[in-house]
Amino acid sequence: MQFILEDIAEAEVERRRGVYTPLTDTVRDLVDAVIRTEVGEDALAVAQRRIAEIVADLRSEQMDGPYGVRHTRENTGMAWGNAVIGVRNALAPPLNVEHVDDGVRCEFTLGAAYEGPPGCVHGGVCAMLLDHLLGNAASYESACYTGTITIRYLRPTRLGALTARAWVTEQTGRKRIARGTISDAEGVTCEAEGVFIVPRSALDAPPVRWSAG
Ligand SMILES: CCCCCCCCCCCC(=O)SCCNC(=O)CCNC(=O)[C@H](O)C(C)(C)COP(=O)(O)OP(=O)(O)OC[C@H]1O[C@@H](n2cnc3c(N)ncnc32)[C@H](O)[C@@H]1OP(=O)(O)O
Repeated sequence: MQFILEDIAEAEVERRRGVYTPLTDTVRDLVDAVIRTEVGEDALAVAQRRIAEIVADLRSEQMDGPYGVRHTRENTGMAWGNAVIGVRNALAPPLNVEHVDDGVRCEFTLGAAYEGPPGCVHGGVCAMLLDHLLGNAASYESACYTGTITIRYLRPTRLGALTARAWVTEQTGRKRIARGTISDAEGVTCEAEGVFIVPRSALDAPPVRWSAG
């Protein structure tokens, strides 16, 4: 497991972000459209063929494995395949995480692709988002890995506009305790507490700004 140095200038990071973001947004839109479409079966068959052609075009030049977790010399994070924040990952909501005084926060919208109970966010999705956010809050000096995380679902989280926060409550050596919440307009829907650990191997790694995907 290694982070990868992507030796490019910050302006080039932004240029590439500008190239990939509209593509990923459109694929995200495609996922939502497939879930909610009511067109006839002939139109579905045509759509499937056209999408398969696009997949073949994209596959004509591919990297061997996953994108990896990259960073620039200035330590800007490029976790662009990441399941929660990845700029190139249409499965990511994505979360645009901002640093605040006591930790991290983000506002986001979850649509039909994240449904579990009727009209509500899947519990595993809430857990994934909170895992990432707590880990992000805990990764202020070096990247941390989740050791243990507990989620308490206080009431169903309805699909739609949501806010999440995470902060660190305790640090002992390589171990941090972090807490966090997801809220809708009426207040907190679920909360998490976790133990996050800086692996021995990462102790000398430089701090990386991960918020920007
Ligand atoms: C990505 C880009 C964006 C990055 C932005 C940042 C967000 C990242 C968030 C992503 C979160 C993830 O998905 S991370 C992926 C999911 N997690 C993993 O795959 C982790 C797999 N497990 C491991 O690699 C390892 O077991 C570690 C690193 C967790 C621990 O190994 P270690 O470093 O050898 O730890 P060790 O010396 O034994 O113990 C150190 C201290 O931690 C405690 N400890 C050890 N394991 C655990 C545990 N599972 N739960 C609780 N506590 C534990 C010990 O009791 C000890 O406490 P004491 O005696 O000192 O008190």
